[in-house]
Amino acid sequence: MVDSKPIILLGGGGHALVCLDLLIRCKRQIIGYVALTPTEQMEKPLIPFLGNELIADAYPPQDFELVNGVGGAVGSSRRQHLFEEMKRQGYSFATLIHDHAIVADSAILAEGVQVMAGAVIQAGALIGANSVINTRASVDHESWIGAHTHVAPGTTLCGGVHVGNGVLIGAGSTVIQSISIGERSVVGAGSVVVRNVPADTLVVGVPAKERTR
Ligand SMILES: CC(=O)SCCNC(=O)CCNC(=O)[C@H](O)C(C)(C)COP(=O)(O)OP(=O)(O)OC[C@H]1O[C@@H](n2cnc3c(N)ncnc32)[C@H](O)[C@@H]1OP(=O)(O)O
Repeated sequence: MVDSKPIILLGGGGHALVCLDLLIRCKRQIIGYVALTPTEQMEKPLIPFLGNELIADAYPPQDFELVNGVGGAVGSSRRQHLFEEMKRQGYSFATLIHDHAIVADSAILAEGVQVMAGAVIQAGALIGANSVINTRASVDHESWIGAHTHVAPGTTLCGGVHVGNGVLIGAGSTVIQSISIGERSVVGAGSVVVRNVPADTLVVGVPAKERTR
């Protein structure tokens, strides 16, 4: 979409690098990145470093779109806080879909959702703001994913799964059909979730069981 607003990338680490590739594939104009310090990851594609904060006078909210390049790590709400703070300042976030992802026409993606390479989002799915559907993850029919949730690489969510806000579904896990996962919970990598998971709970294993954090 060459006629859309130029992009400023927030963050300079691994997730930002993946977002950068996504932006290039989406043919978006990239102004530069904002991070605490210049990073190695951004040297090779040579993206301009804009400083450690976004100056609204130089980059007014109405003229630019943002991309959240901070990853959704376990136990960190940095990604969510950044999104909320920049929204408060009047900025909007680009919703990005990799050209090798498959998204059903009837799926709905909210602002700032990032759908990475090889991901599949099926009919009737709903993905909340600022969530990441990472590499090769699949979200099946009529599943609802909350805001600020990270569906990590290789994860399979079967039909009608409901996931709250701020959840991490760890890499390679499977959630069987019609399961609910409460907000801020974590599903450990490689788990198979066969029972509902309450909010603020860590589950791991096959079948997934609660573990104290
Ligand atoms: C592109 C990207 O990189 S996206 C990144 C995606 N990342 C992920 O999906 C990672 C998800 N995180 C995990 O799975 C983590 O291991 C967590 C959150 C489940 C647990 O992390 P921690 O609390 O630090 O656990 P820690 O490593 O100390 O291990 C504690 C115990 O749990 C076990 N354990 C840890 N993770 C798992 C897991 N996924 N399944 C089963 N057991 C596990 C460990 O073997 C250890 O057992 P032990 O005490 O018998 O030795």
